[in-house]
Amino acid sequence: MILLIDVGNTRSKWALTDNTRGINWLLSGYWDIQSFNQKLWSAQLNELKHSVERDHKDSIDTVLISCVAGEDTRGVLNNHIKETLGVSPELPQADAEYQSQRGAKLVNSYKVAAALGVDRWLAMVAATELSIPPFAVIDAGTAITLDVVGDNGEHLGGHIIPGQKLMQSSLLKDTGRIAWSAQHNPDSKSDNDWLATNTQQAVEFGALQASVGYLESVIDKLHHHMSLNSIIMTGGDAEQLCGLLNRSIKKYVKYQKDLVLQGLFYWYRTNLLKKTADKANS
Ligand SMILES: Nc1ncnc2c1ncn2[C@@H]1O[C@H](COP(=O)(O)OP(=O)(O)O)[C@@H](O)[C@H]1O
Ligand SMILES: CC(C)(COP(=O)(O)O)[C@@H](O)C(=O)NCCC(=O)O
Ligand SMILES: [K+]
Repeated sequence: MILLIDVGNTRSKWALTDNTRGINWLLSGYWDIQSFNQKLWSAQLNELKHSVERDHKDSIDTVLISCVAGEDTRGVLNNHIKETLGVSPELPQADAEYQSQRGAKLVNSYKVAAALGVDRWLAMVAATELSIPPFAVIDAGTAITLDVVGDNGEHLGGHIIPGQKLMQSSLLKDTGRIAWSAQHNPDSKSDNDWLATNTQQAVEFGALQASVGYLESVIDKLHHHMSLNSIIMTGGDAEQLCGLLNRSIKKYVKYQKDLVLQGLFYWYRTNLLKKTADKANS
């Protein structure tokens, strides 16, 4: 059984599959990363281990992790999975190049390939398997990232902007009065859902509007520059943001629930096939 985990800066999304033929999750879910501690992870991993043994008469023998949390978390995670499941996890980084099963190429534009967030890379890997370039990938999580891939699979580049929570927390942290006002006027609700008459919602609605404005303008700009085949959106805030886009922009955007986990699956399958072919040729 293969366990795939996507450790973001807010949550860890996971999925279990028993084969490499195609995307077919047997179980999937998420854990809160803010409460990252050995005990909690032990409990969750043990629960997963037992349900695989009990319900599927199988065991977890392969663990793959996409991790953009800090180096310490990578190390702790590595040791912890080894202890709990008895498996050494694989934690890929962004590669210089990827080739899809159809032979389509994806080429990293960063001089130092591994400096590109592995979640961004894996989301593009999945998009390379699922669609034909040129395409764009938007991941609305802790940060909102945009990545654009040209005709020949070349990564043309992208953006990183703060996501909903980060926009709001930076205002609370770096101003003198916002936190105070938010605390001292807590129960008043605004009459509508986009213009606020209290601090808390002024910050919340502002962050949403900023993200929607960014997405509409960047998608519009992309369409002026190139004729994209698809724009794929993923991440914890993607559905909400998609729903707020104006209709002429929304029609271009496809939502995919767990693009990074899908990318991790394709990355693993491609590397497994390569290893098997190399072995056969040696
Ligand atoms: N059950 C949930 N727990 C936490 N965040 C959630 C949940 N459902 C939706 N979200 C939204 O998803 C965002 C995190 O998205 P996600 O893609 O998981 O981020 P990351 O990959 O950076 O950890 C949060 O900022 C929050 O607004
Ligand atoms: C941009 C990110 C913080 C996004 O992380 P997330 O929102 O998924 O938690 C992550 O992809 C990252 O740390 N990237 C490294 C820098 C880069 O991609 O240029
Ligand atoms: K993201």
